[in-house]
Amino acid sequence: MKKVLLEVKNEVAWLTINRPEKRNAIDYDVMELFNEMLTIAEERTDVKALVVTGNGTEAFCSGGDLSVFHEIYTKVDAEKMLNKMANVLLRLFFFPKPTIAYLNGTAVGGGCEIATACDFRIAAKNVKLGFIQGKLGITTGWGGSTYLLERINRNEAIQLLMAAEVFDTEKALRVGFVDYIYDNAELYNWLSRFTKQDLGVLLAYKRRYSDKYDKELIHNRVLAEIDNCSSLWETPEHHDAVARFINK
Ligand SMILES: CC[C@H](C(=O)O)C(=O)SCCNC(=O)CCNC(=O)[C@H](O)C(C)(C)COP(=O)(O)OP(=O)(O)OC[C@H]1O[C@@H](n2cnc3c(N)ncnc32)[C@H](O)[C@@H]1OP(=O)(O)O
Repeated sequence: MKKVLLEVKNEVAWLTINRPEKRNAIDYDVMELFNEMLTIAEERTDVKALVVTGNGTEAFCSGGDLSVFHEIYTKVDAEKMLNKMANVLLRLFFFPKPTIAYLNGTAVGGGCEIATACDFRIAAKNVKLGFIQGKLGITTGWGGSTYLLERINRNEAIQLLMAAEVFDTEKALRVGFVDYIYDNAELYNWLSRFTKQDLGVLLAYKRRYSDKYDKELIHNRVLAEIDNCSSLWETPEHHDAVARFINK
């Protein structure tokens, strides 16, 4: 079964991370397929918006696949992995069509980073969220803190990052991390208000939306984030925390 699925329904491309047995954790295959699906969604003229979601009802995405990435020890090797997914999320952040993270379930760690790279975050009820990287002795490393500081109030953003806590949809709504709490039908109705316009209209407004950002500046901030994360990656605190999860 493919680890990432892409389906176009009602002029909306649904990119689904398809590893429910691992709470939709991200490994190298997912990174490659995610990028390939972005290309398809970008190039298809019958696609007016992109929804990123997770398969199943348990999780949107549980972040990096610890059973794979726990073998990464050095800063140099960590940078290689982090850059791979950071480049995918930078592309998602500047995607030319409206992007929506549909939080169908738990989103933690890099899962929250993927959601933050999307223009909108819409959650199902009772979803748990958390930038929990700090509990593993690292920071975000795929661009998540760079994007979070652009998406919500900076003081709310830095608290979510430093606390590394799991929080609920009510708090996410309150701090502006989640835009709406919708079920599938409500999401479809909300999306249809936009997809009834011509693609050219949506492309033009998304250019205005993205024009706010200096792409080189954002990229440099992501590179600084990767430098922070990869330096912390080498610490015993990080390796011990990951080992505790692997050996749980
Ligand atoms: C730059 C990004 C950064 C990085 O890549 O390093 C990160 O993303 S750091 C954060 C990495 N993610 C985590 O630390 C989350 C770990 N997972 C959990 O905390 C829980 O699994 C949770 C809350 C997501 C779901 O809990 P639940 O009780 O519903 O499920 P289980 O814990 O029993 O997990 C089921 C099954 O999935 C495997 N699993 C879950 N998450 C991961 C993961 N991130 N990597 C690898 N495998 C994962 C878990 O081991 C279980 O497998 P099983 O074989 O059934 O034991």
